[in-house]
Formats: sequence, structure tokens, C-alpha cells
Amino acid sequence: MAAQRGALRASRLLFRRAQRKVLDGVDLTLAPGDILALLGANGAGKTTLLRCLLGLLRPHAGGISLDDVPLATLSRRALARRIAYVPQVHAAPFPYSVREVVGLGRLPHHGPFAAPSEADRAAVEAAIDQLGIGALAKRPYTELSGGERQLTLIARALAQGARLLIMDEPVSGLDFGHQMRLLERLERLAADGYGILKTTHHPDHALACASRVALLHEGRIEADGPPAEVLSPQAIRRLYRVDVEILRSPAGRGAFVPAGVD
Ligand SMILES: Nc1ncnc2c1ncn2[C@@H]1O[C@H](COP(=O)(O)OP(=O)(O)OP(=O)(O)O)[C@@H](O)[C@H]1O
Repeated sequence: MAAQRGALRASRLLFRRAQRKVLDGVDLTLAPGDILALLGANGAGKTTLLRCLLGLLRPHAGGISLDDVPLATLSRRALARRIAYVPQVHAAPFPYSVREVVGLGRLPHHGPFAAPSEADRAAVEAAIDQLGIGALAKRPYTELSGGERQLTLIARALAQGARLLIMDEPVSGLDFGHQMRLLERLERLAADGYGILKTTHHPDHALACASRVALLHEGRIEADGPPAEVLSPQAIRRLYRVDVEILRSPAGRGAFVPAGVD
């Protein structure tokens, strides 16, 4: 079957750690326009799967392709222009300005020793505009709040030119307001044709902001589909051993309410 244009596709991935199958026959596709939320309990293998999709870990079996081209045949630089990783917010070792941090996203285009071109500078400014962080551009990254750092790291990914963004718990450590604003920004990026894969420990966020949800359990993708279909109380029970009820607002939004834990 032909992959959707621009899609990243993993088929039948197997990955072992110390003889244990962390990923065991995983199929997953990320296409432009998707917001795909990957849920799984602690240790389920979400980060391992992300690292395979980024070409940082080589699966023991199965294949990963980008536009039908095997990932393993693409250079790191070619890959970085197509797929960007947005890590969890981290402490920066040096007080680079926000503009300089976003500019690091241009390295796959001009290399570490060449001066940035006009096109590089334009891409950096466009990414800063897209994330609405122009007012922060001169501030040292080290002095930013967690939410501002997260926006800076997303802008860096956009400056990279990649259309597929892979995010490890993008709202972790953010206050409620910043969480909601970040999720809203992700929706806008998806509407602009970016494909976003994010891991999350919040089923509520997957209900509120995802076009698809994939559940990783015991090494396999147990379900992959629209949030309202996949995120049943039974599925939450199986994943987290928590009983929940789903409350729906008149606007159709949903939230999980715990009804009991093991
Ligand atoms: N470098 C490593 N060496 C050995 N085992 C590892 C290593 N990294 C991860 N593991 C194991 O692989 C399994 C999957 O880990 P992974 O980090 O992918 O899970 P996760 O779903 O991202 O977890 P969390 O939600 O807690 O971040 C876990 O059992 C973990 O202990």
C-alpha cells in the first residue's frame, strides 16, 4: 500500500531491551495534518518508539519509511529537514538568546561552521512569528519560563524546516493556562499541514487535542483511531488500572473523572 504523501510509517517494529520485547509488532503512521497522541503507562515504550521513529534507535525487526523511502537510507541531515524532535523543556547550559536557540534549527541547512544565509535568517524570523514569541526574541533562553521555553523549542523545530514534529510530553511542567495555549498552537500547526506526534500522560489532553489516539500497551499498539472511539473507560482501565467515567460538556468536550484505582 502506498504511504500518504509526506507520511512517516512504522511497520511491525520489534525492539528488545535485555531480551524483553519493548516494542512487539508496532504499526504506526504519522501523516501531515495529524495530531497523533501516543498514550501508554510508564515504561510502556513510548520514548523507545519515538527514538526509533527519529532514526536514533534501530529496531531489531520491522521497517520505518518516510514517503516510502526507508529511514535508514536517509542521511541525518536529510532526516532533520523532514522530522524534528521537540524535547521536554530542559535547562540550557548557556544563556543563548531565544533567536539564537531558534537559529540552531538551521544547522541541518548550513552546517556548524558556515555563516547563516539570508534564507536561514528569514526561516528563523518566520518560525518566531508563527509561535508568536517575537517579544522574547532577545531574551536569554535560561531566563524563560517553562511555557516560553517550550514555544522556543517548537519554533526551533519549525526553523529546521521539518513538517513532522515529534514531541515528548510537550505540556509536562506547564501550568494549566500554558498547557491549553500550547495545545491550541499545536492545533493551528496541524491545520497548516504539520504532522504532530506527541506522547502524553493526560488522556484528557488526548480527548481535547488530537485527531488520532494510539494506545501502546505491552509492546503493541492496541488501538489507533479517533479519540472519542479509542478513549473508552475500558481502554483507560486496561492502560492505567484506573476506573473512570467520562463527563461531556454540552459543547461535546470530554473529561475523565476517576471512579476508583487499584
Ligand atoms: N537505556 C536503556 N537500557 C535498558 N532498558 C531501558 C533503557 N531505556 C529504557 N529502558 C526500558 O525500556 C522500557 C521502555 O522504556 P521507555 O522509556 O521507552 O518507556 P516510556 O513509555 O517512555 O516510559 P515513561 O512514560 O515512564 O517515560 C522500560 O522498561 C525501560 O526500563
